[in-house]
Amino acid sequence: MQCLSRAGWRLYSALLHGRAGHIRPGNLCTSAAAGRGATPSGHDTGIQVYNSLSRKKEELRVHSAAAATWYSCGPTVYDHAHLGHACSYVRFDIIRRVMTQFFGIDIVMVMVITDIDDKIIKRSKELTMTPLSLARAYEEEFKQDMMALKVLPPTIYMRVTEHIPEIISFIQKIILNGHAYSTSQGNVYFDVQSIGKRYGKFTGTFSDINTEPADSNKRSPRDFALWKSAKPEEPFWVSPWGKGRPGWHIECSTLASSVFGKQLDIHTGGIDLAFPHHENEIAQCEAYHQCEQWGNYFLHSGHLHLKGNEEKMSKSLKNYITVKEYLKSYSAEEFRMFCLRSKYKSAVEYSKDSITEARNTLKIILSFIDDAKAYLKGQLNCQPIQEDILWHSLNKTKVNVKAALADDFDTLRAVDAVMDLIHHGNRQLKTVSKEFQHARSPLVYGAMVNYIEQFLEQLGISVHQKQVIPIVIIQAPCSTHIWVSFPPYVYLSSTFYILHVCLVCCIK
Ligand SMILES: Nc1ncnc2c1ncn2[C@@H]1O[C@H](COP(=O)(O)OP(=O)(O)OP(=O)(O)O)[C@@H](O)[C@H]1O
Ligand SMILES: [Zn+2]
Repeated sequence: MQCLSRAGWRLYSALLHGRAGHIRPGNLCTSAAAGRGATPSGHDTGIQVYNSLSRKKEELRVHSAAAATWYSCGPTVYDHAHLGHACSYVRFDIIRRVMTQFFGIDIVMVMVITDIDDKIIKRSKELTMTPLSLARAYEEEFKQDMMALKVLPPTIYMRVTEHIPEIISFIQKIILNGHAYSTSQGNVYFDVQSIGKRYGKFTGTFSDINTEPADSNKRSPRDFALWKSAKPEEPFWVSPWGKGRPGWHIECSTLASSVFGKQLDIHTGGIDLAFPHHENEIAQCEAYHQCEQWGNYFLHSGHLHLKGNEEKMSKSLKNYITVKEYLKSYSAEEFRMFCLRSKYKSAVEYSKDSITEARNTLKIILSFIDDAKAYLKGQLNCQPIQEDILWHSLNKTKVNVKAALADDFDTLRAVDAVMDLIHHGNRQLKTVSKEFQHARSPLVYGAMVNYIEQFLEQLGISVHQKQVIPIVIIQAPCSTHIWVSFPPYVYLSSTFYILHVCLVCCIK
């Protein structure tokens, strides 16, 4: 994947996210205005979403009311998952949960694992492993890391190497439709010129960037590889064009189409994937399906980078913190709060300060929940509560949270609304002397706790988790008689051991 400087990404991101008003018109090429064609029809989800295709916020309409289709580009598995990946996948996990939990939209999600690629081959040589065993090891690690971060798995994962025949057929049809050609070197290229101004949906500024290695038989520098002939000692599959392997972009087009056909509601990935990867995916799919518009909504998440670092966190730049390293010092909940406290499209700086801020936000929320529960139990004695203020604040928060989430998944605004509710709640939870008992208002505090806990749970932050203590049952040596568990339980290093005692043996 090509690397642009942060200034480059800012410009690119501004172009894609419709904030390019300050950019001189001369910087935009004509094809950049091509954007996308038809506004999708179908079931209105009630959500406004920023679509990179149209470069504006629009109603999110999905093809079927029964379930939305979502294709997510997965990782290229040749190294550890880092916080950049975590940020992209946690942000989209939050969006997925918002859609299902707050708006009742079922989602069928497909994610492809790129398990064959130049970088995988290079790394496997360095480590003297086969490319496939390297890829399997890092794929497993990626899945475990995502699980540790509470990212819901997609409905299905698909591996590129398990679908090579479909990819070959897909390429053949694109050639047949007149949009690709093979060369004497055994490569197949997409003929960008054959689709005219339809190429350049995401950006024109970078449309001349070409990362493909030179091939003297390539018709135009903009053409990109669908099939790459194998170099000596590289893994290969036999194809009509000789021994080789698929290019990166064709994997996603083929596998997304093999599940969802020519209609896709949502497509996601980090902003670096918009061009050329998503541009090329679209070109291939529309050339294959001969359709006007394959994917309706492209959502791109902003980059995570380390404070003071110009570049995005990346495997190839070796400027990363792995998910495992991160989890030694902080929790999955804290990272999720870190993500919630920014808009998914924005670039975000990771630093000790920014993750500590997320930790503190969570502490404030949990401490309010503890205090409100103590109040409910009668352990906190306060002045009479002005209930009407709290009921009003709670109802307003519910409305504001839903409105914020419906507005391009504005989690930052939603969290602010909840923090405002907590602020109101805390103002009245002031302990007074125990002797004098005031009238109590458990209902309103109970309702606030319910709402806040539900809000967090729906976004993937488990409030109850810290109370879960592993329990180990130890059995005494008797196996013939009836056993009863016997308090007091033994508590050792955050584990409860329940002693089971046999009454018959005890009496004897
Ligand atoms: N620093 C980052 N911030 C946000 N998203 C990221 C970051 N790095 C990678 N991603 C996203 O994670 C997904 C998987 O990316 P990929 O496996 O290509 O990782 P990478 O670290 O960028 O790799 P490479 O260094 O080889 O370019 C993509 O959607 C990508 O946009
Ligand atoms: Zn992809």
